[in-house]
Parts: sequence; C-alpha cells; structure tokens
Amino acid sequence: MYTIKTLNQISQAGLSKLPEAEFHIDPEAARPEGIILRSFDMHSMELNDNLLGVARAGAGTNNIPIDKCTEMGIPVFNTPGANANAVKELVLAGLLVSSRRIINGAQWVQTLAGNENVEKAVEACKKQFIGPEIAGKTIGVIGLGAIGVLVANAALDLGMDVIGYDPFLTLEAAWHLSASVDKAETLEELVSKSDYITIHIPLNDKTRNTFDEKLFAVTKKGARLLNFARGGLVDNEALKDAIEKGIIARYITDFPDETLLGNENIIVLPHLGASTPESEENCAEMAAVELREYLRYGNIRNSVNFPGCIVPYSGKPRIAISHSNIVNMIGQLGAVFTKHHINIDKMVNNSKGELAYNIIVCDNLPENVNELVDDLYAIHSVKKVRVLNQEG
Ligand SMILES: NC(=O)c1ccc[n+]([C@@H]2O[C@H](COP(=O)([O-])OP(=O)(O)OC[C@H]3O[C@@H](n4cnc5c(N)ncnc54)[C@H](O)[C@@H]3O)[C@@H](O)[C@H]2O)c1
Ligand SMILES: O=C(O)CC[C@@H](O)C(=O)O
Repeated sequence: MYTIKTLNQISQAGLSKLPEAEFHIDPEAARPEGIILRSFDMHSMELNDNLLGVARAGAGTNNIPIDKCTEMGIPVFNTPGANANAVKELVLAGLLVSSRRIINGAQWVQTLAGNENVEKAVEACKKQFIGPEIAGKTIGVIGLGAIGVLVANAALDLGMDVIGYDPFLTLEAAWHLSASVDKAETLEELVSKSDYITIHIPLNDKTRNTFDEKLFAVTKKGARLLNFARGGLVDNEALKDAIEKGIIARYITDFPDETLLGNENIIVLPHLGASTPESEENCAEMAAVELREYLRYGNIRNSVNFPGCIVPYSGKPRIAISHSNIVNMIGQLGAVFTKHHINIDKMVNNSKGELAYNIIVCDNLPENVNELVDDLYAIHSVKKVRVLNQEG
C-alpha cells in the first residue's frame, strides 16, 4: 500500500485513478511515498526519506525543489499540455481586456447605481473607455510550447500578425504551429515590433526577470503586456517605470503581488489560468496516472528531472535504479546481478543530463533481496533502488 499526500485540492477524476486497494490518499500524511500537488510551494518543506515520487497537476514546476528531488532519486512529474486550452482561452480574454477598457467600463457603470439618468451618463462618459481593435496589430508570443502555440494560432484567426520567439522550439510544437507565424531571432526584435506581447515560458534561474529595465528600453512604445506564465518573469519595479514612461500601456497578469495593486493600467487576476473543470480534471488524471505507473512499475513518463523510461509489465519482477550518469555504471550493476545469480530478462538504461535511470526485468530474484539492495546501494553514485515484485 502506498500513501499519497495531496498538498492542494485535487480533482476526484484524478484521485479515482488510484485504486483504494493499492493507494491510500491522506492530505495529512507525515511520511507519504507519493505527493500530488498544484501550486503549493514545496521549497520550505522537509522531504521524508521514503518519498518516491512527486506529481504536479499542471505545467510549471517552479514550486518544487527539483534539484533536491533529483539528488534524492525522486522523479518529479508534470502534465504537459493538460491545461493549455484553459490558459489559451484566458489569454484571449486578457488580450481583449488589455485593449478595450472592458473591466474599467463595467466597474464605472456600477457606480451609477441610484442615478436616474443612466443612459445619458453613459453616452456622455463612454469615451473615456475607448480602446483599439486587435485585428491587424502585431502580437509577439514568447515561448512556443503547449500554450504559446495555441495562443499564436488563435491570434492569427483573430486577424493579428504573429511573431514568435523560442530558441528551444520542439519538433512537436513546430508541427502544430501555423506557418504564418513569423520568427523573431531575438527577444529584443520581438518586443520592438509587437503591439501586444504575451509570455509563455517557464520560470527558472535563466528566465527570472526576463522583462527588466533593459528589455523595456527596447520595447515598442504603448505595447500591452500579458503574463499568464509566472510573476517572477517580470521585474515589477521596472514594469511600473515602463508604464509611467508610456512604454507599456497596460499589463495583464495572472500573478497577484501587493506592489501591483491600485494601478489602473495593471489588471491582476487571481491565478485563474488553469481554473476550469476540464483542465483541473485533465491535469489531475494525468498526474495520478504518471505517479501510479511509477509506483507500480517504475515506468517514467513526463518527468522534468528523470529520463522517460517505459517497460510494459510482463509479470516478472523488476528493479528500478537511478544513479549519476557516469562511466562504468552498467558494468558495476551487472557485477552485482551476477554475484546474486540473477538472470536479466530485459534492461533499459536511459539518461537525462547528469542522471541515469534503469528498469531491469529479472527472471528470478535472490532469496535475500535486502542483501542485493545493500550491494546496489554500495555502488558509489547510486541514488535509489526499488525492487518491484508484483507477485508480492
Ligand atoms: N496561469 C496559469 O495558471 C498557468 C497554467 C499553465 C502554465 N502556466 C505557465 O506557463 C508556462 C508555459 O506552459 P506550457 O504548458 O506552454 O509549457 P511548455 O513547456 O509546453 O512550453 C514552454 C516553452 O517555453 C520555451 N522556452 C523556455 N525558455 C525560453 C526562453 N528563455 N525564451 C523563449 N522560449 C523559452 C520552451 O522551449 C517551450 O517551448 C509554464 O511553465 C507555467 O509557468 C501558467
Ligand atoms: O494549478 C493551478 O491552478 C495552476 C497551474 C498552472 O500555474 C501551471 O503551471 O500549470
């Protein structure tokens, strides 16, 4: 039985993928083998030494201590694309809100409560809420992954010219991206040409404060900036300065911060990008299945720190081993298997950066499995060993 701790509210559609006979869901668990979460910040959390896997029901993993997990041999999973449509739809709403003063206008109309001549007041004052159309304007999309591609293609459908910037564009994304999207060679080129800019990149040490004083200095005057990716991608002080200078006409973000409140050109939403029933279910189901397959079989799909590794279950026991990606590991592992007279039926060894992961399907297991496990851990740089003997 595996104990799974939920750190946020997780859709029942996902939790139902974890059968009660094998998985015990407990939000209060002190020593869970698995964690499922959404945006909960795990950085200050102590990680129990029996923790095996962490599944993020969502795309961004900046709330998870990835390096620490890797060091402890814990794969972190996410759910690529599962909430992309929900975010795309909110970005389109943000695009229109950034252009037409819909929110300010609607709020102002409410102030007319009790006014006997609402129609007259409206016609006299509506000019203060005028805003440009988006058709024929240029939008720059930064990051052409699951969300960026959907936003870029939808913007074309709305009659906009689209420029994209993504130096790490995947083949999969390229297949889905319309050929009418122009490529910017640099971020500076994109921001200097765009009337609207939308950010769809992960937050990490390389992307933090991407929008800083220097980038705003070369941004087209009067641009509207949309940030449905992460607050930390924009330096808020530089942003407010850019608004004062008229470089940024309006900023729409999904990431509230006290310093952004009270400015009529900044519209802040309460992190609503993925808050649709459809996306909450998609993400929860995908996360739960990823964690389930890893706990049961050691199979890895959609991990941000471990290589993908899938060996269909054949009824034979298997041993999953993670270790540093260095020379002579296979030789050393093989010697331990030979010592314990284990015949290997199948072995898959995949690597990602500095980490390697193996699933070794065995024809037999030795009587003293603990001794085998101790010998494997004795190999320098082995991080985690799991014996998965489905027959019990
Ligand atoms: N508002 C929300 O609720 C919400 C929901 C989902 C995702 N997000 C955020 O949006 C981000 C993107 O989500 P996604 O599903 O599209 O992820 P994704 O991994 O599919 O796409 C990210 C893209 O960014 C590109 N990229 C990385 N670094 C870059 C850089 N420096 N410059 C340009 N491109 C760069 C990658 O090559 C990739 O194509 C997530 O990391 C998350 O932080 C927010
Ligand atoms: O879980 C959420 O509500 C937000 C998820 C979103 O920020 C993501 O990165 O996928």
